[in-house]
Amino acid sequence: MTDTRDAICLEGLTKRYGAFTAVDGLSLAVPEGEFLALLGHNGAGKTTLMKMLLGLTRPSAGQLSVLGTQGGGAAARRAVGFLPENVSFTGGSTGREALAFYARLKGAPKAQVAELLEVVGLTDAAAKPVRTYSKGMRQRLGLAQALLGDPRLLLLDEPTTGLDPMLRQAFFTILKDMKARGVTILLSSHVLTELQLRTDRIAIMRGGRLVACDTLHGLQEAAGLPVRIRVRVPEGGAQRAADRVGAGATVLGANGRSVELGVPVAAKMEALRQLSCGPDGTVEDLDVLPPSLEDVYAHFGGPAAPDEETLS
Ligand SMILES: Nc1ncnc2c1ncn2[C@@H]1O[C@H](COP(=O)(O)OP(=O)(O)OP(=O)(O)O)[C@@H](O)[C@H]1O
Repeated sequence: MTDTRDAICLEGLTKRYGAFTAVDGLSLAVPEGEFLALLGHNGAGKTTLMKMLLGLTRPSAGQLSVLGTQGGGAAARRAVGFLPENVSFTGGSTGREALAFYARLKGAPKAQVAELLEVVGLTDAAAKPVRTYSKGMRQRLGLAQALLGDPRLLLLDEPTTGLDPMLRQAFFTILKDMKARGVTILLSSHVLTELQLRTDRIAIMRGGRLVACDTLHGLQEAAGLPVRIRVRVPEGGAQRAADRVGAGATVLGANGRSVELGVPVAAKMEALRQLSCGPDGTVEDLDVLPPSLEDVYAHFGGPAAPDEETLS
């Protein structure tokens, strides 16, 4: 089942806790070098999936291969960097000592400690006790820990929760650099706005199942959500503009000088042609508003129904 170019390959992967199914028949291939976002409501099964990829919990059924190793063996695990949802470091140690500890555990070169402290912007704070670090500093130290040993696969469980916008940006800049080096990234998040322009594909879990996995454009098409086109028209011209677009367009709202049309994604270009080729003055200005990741997520990934939560 494994394609050597897939960093992760899952077939029917399932995890049950007693009668409760946390991950339910999940099949997915993640090519090497891909940046995949993993979305899902609280309890959707994202962390459980990561734990199975790390070999921290055994699947109840199905198959998984990580970096070409069936079952995610020890060799594969050494090539995986993991940033857990709640990072904790032992109390008294400094940032440098904590990272050096993990470097020894992972068998990573000692020189990487200073290098990675620099990458995550903690060089100046390296001698301070971790217990004095802010949440953002701890997250950055956690990322440095995940990057030790030059991993080929990064698993990041809600890594940006609680980070301010500047830190988030810095975080994604580091990830962009990792991706440029061919590292595969699987990142779970609830912060949808930060993902839509940064990831290659988006996987959505709901009640333990994978309900969608595609590019944002593919998800937009699959969801069949309309593109909104906001058109500014001369006084009283709203209906004329709507009529130009014709069949398939829905008038979502209108007043004397503007009209908002809902148009299927596939009909967008034709609608824009129709709107822009009218006589002068029919359309003064327009904005195209594609369905956002929030819209797409609301379509696919709403909370699981109670009966889905209890299926075994
Ligand atoms: N050890 C366990 N024993 C029993 N149930 C568990 C165990 N670990 C997880 N679960 C359940 O499995 C489901 C999936 O949990 P998981 O932590 O994978 O969700 P998640 O998608 O990561 O959620 P969140 O976004 O809140 O972090 C939840 O209903 C959780 O209560």
